[in-house]
Amino acid sequence: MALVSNAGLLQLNGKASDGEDYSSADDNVLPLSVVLEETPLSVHAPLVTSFNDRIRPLLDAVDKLRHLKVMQEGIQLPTIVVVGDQSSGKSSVLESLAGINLPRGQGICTRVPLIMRLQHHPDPHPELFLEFFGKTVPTDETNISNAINDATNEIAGGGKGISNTPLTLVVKKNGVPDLTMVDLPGITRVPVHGQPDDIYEQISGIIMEYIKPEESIILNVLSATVDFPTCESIRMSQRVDKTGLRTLAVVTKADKAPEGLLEKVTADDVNIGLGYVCVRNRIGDESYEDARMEEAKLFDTHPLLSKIDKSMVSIPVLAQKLVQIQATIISKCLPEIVRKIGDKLNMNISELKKMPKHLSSVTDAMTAFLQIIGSSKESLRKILVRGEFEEYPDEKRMHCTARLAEMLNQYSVELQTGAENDSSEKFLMEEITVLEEAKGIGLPNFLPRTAFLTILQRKVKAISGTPIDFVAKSSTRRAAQNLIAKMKERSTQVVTDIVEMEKLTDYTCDPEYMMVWRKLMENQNAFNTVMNNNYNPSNILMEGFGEIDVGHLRPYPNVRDEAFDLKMRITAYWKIVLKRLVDCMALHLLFSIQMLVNKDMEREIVNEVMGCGGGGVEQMLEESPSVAGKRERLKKSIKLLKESKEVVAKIIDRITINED
Ligand SMILES: Nc1nc2c(ncn2[C@@H]2O[C@H](COP(=O)(O)OP(=O)(O)OP(=O)(O)O)[C@@H](O)[C@H]2O)c(=O)[nH]1
Repeated sequence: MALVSNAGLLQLNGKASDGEDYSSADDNVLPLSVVLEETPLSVHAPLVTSFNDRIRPLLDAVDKLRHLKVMQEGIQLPTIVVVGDQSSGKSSVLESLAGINLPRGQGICTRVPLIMRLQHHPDPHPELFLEFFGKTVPTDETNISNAINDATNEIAGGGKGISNTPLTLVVKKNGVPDLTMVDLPGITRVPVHGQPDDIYEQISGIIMEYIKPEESIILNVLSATVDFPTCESIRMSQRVDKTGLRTLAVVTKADKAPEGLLEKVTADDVNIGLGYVCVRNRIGDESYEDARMEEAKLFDTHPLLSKIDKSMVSIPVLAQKLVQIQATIISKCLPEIVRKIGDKLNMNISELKKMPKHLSSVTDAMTAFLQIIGSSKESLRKILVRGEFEEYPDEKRMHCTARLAEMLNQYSVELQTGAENDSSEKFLMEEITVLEEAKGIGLPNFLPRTAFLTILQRKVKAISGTPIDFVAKSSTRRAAQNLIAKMKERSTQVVTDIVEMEKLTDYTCDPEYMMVWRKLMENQNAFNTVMNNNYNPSNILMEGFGEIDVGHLRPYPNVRDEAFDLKMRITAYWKIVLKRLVDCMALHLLFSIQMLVNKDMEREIVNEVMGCGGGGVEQMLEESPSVAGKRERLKKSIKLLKESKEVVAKIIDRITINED
């Protein structure tokens, strides 16, 4: 009969005394009726019940996720973590649960995290193996202790140092509970001989990493021989689990210190939310069967120990509690794990997609290259030729067709102004001087062509800088710099040629020339009237020139008419020249742009990339180490998460089928 009830005990029907329902599924927990049935409590029953078979698939899924190292992705798994001060009896508890011989003794034995996977199997022959560094090492019950020591030496070195790399021990044995636990190095304050000085920091670092996540259940192994509040492992677990709701205490060595044990576990000074289980492990060379019988006898017959409630003593009770807690925590965590795997996978896939395409062959590189040329040509065509600016809605500088039209207008205005500015001399005086110089033998009313050309050349020269300036100004962003430089050079040449041509010849088939000239010559009568009478006022209003003073021309009666005619011809012709310059410039620019978009750009890029013996293609195949590293990391993580997703998908299918 139970004499004592434990205030903090997690009852096996699933209700903790604090009201927290550890084994029932809350709303977001998978429909796990499989794990919610009451488990019969019998200290003499085999550790395995049908209960094990039902939680086994869930545990297998979590173990597979652990094996895949999904924790590397920041996804925590429900884990029972065994902690305890050095020599508290951790390994002894584990070997009691597993019925195998683990390295035991004084001094530091557990030097790496030992993931212990216990699995019941019907075969009477146990199957044991170790997994570490990606390899599987089979072993047996006789050699397990040595095999663990060898593996530990391989992982953490031959000395007394410790390592964070876990070692997995799989024990498939008839009668063991389906349990996975992680045994961690025992906490020691003072380094023993051969241990590094910072051994405490190293061990506590590893322990904290394992017990911190909310998904961890802390199995705190306490020796009955010590005062619980002084235990380092209690201090540590209290730091991460203040309320103690995820801490279960196992009190070892009950046989060694029975006095006051009942009071210690009843008082619960150290706030253990999941309760206490007192045990007596194997001593010396006892067999497991003998050890269990001795334990049962001890708690049944010992005058002090027998007073402790039976739900708080013995290894079988511990096994059942752990199995139930494990089922509860797994059912509680699994939906969140499924969600996190999905979220993380989607995030990584979209991040990988955002990365620039990896070019692994010359064909890939060439295809990408042609695509780049194609799309840049299309972009240029849009902004330079078609005036479609949707790629740069707010960048006025990129609205090239509009900017070009503006520039051509400005150019035309500048040409006009440039031409007008040079007429600083008095009316007709320049013409008269030129005509004087061009005098030859010939009929007087034949206007010498040389005079016309001289004036024309002067005028062209005066504005010749303007078209070249204009070419220098017109450039487009984003197109390759040297291409623009070449285009400018070519345009400057063309413009210079046009100006030179205008200087050399005086030709137009434009009827406007004659029309304008005639119109201007209509002023001649009024001009002559003023000229022929010295008493007339010397001011005259002439169409195209405004009001001008012509008094200074009176001393030149012979050449005056000729000069007048020359001036009117030049004026009419100059209009044609300016128009021609603007038109030519516009045509040339549009032509250059078409050439740039359709031919030059492509040729220039090909030259750039294929130059130096085609090394450009190889360069395109090379990725910077940081990009390549990131891509590799993402790919690895996606592979891992996909595999993890498959693992959880299978288990959810299975549960759903079972539920149906
Ligand atoms: N009498 C008795 N001795 C025990 C009991 N449990 C453990 N021991 C002994 O206590 C010593 C330490 O036990 P271990 O299981 O090696 O302790 P540990 O915590 O794993 O040790 P480390 O891994 O070194 O931290 C061993 O000599 C065990 O035989 C028990 O219930 N009763």
